[in-house]
Amino acid sequence: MAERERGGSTNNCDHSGDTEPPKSPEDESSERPEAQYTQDLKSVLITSVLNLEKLDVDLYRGTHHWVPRSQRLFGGQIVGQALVAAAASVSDNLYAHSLHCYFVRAGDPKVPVLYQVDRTRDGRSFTVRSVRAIQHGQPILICQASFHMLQPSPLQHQFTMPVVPQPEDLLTVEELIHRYLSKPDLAKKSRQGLNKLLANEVPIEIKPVHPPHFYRLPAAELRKLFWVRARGYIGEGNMKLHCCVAAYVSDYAFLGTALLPYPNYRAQFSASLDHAMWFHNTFRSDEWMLYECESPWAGGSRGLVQGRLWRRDGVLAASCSQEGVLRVKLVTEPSKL
Ligand SMILES: CC(C)(COP(=O)(O)OP(=O)(O)OC[C@H]1O[C@@H](n2cnc3c(N)ncnc32)[C@H](O)[C@@H]1OP(=O)(O)O)[C@@H](O)C(=O)NCCC(=O)NCCSC(=O)CCCC(=O)O
Repeated sequence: MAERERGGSTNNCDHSGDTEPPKSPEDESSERPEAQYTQDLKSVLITSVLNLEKLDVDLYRGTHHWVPRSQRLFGGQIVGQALVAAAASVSDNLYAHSLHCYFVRAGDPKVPVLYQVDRTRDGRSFTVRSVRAIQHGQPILICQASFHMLQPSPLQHQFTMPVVPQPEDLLTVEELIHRYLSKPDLAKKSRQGLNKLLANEVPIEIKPVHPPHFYRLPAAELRKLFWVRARGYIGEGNMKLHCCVAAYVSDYAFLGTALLPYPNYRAQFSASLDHAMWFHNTFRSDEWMLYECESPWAGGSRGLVQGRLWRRDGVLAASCSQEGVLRVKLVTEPSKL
């Protein structure tokens, strides 16, 4: 992480002094004892990735931690950082309720990203910000984020969370990979691929609900389910920050949902074109959330994916949507991953 020479870091990532929204009883999560958190490292997502450097009023610089094998910047990182920049200019009593983004150019992992915030409107209840993520003088992402003050309403409903095994009863992706690697008959190419996956320092933890096929349901349904959380400790108290982390997390392995029914095809070129999110309830992004991803449509070299992030107590935390370009090639050996 670059030293902060000017300006300091984004206020909303400094979670001392931030006001948190009123808590409902179910917010008092007791999932991971605090004693265990103290043994965890602070999440790199807040110490580095989402800790933007302030260059000027409404102008920030972000750096990278994890870069996918595609060698283009991870879309979730750009969205998460854009939301950090947007949230820095809204008051503490406003919370992100939605964002809509287009990825217009591939992000270059060799240089930082600038985030330029336009204060589009400050309303009485709602406030809108537009953010341009810029590299080499050109936008790589355009994002609009809307913030809302908490307003109670008798209208309240949500879908029901799917019934799945609890994270304690499931293995992490890394544990599953070690299992595969311990198989003596594993092909050399697969071993190399799995070792590459292990070397990936993704700052999030994942527990697929349907191993051993990692994410895929047995009958190649158009749906995958996995538990997900930020690696390391973030802590309670800054809902703005948890939304930014969720934005990061929500793009991970999301678009691949559209490839589930096509085990004989592999993506030759895939990239997310847009990403939208709606935040519904308070949550902690460093606690396990169930990510339910489905793909209602694919065609014309594009695929649509939709996702729901559930708190483990069954409260719907956020919904996501994304369309991506998917150019595939036929392969003889279906992927096991
Ligand atoms: C989407 C594009 C590429 C669209 O730009 P474009 O100029 O219209 O590009 P393009 O014509 O689509 O070319 C791109 C590439 O596709 C090739 N192509 C074009 N048409 C065909 C075809 N019919 N068959 C096979 N290949 C085709 C082109 O030759 C281009 O290839 P090239 O880049 O030159 O090697 C661009 O807007 C862009 O790069 N946007 C940014 C997308 C992005 O970076 N999204 C975020 C990262 S993706 C992500 O994070 C997913 C999660 C990863 C994870 O879960 O692990």
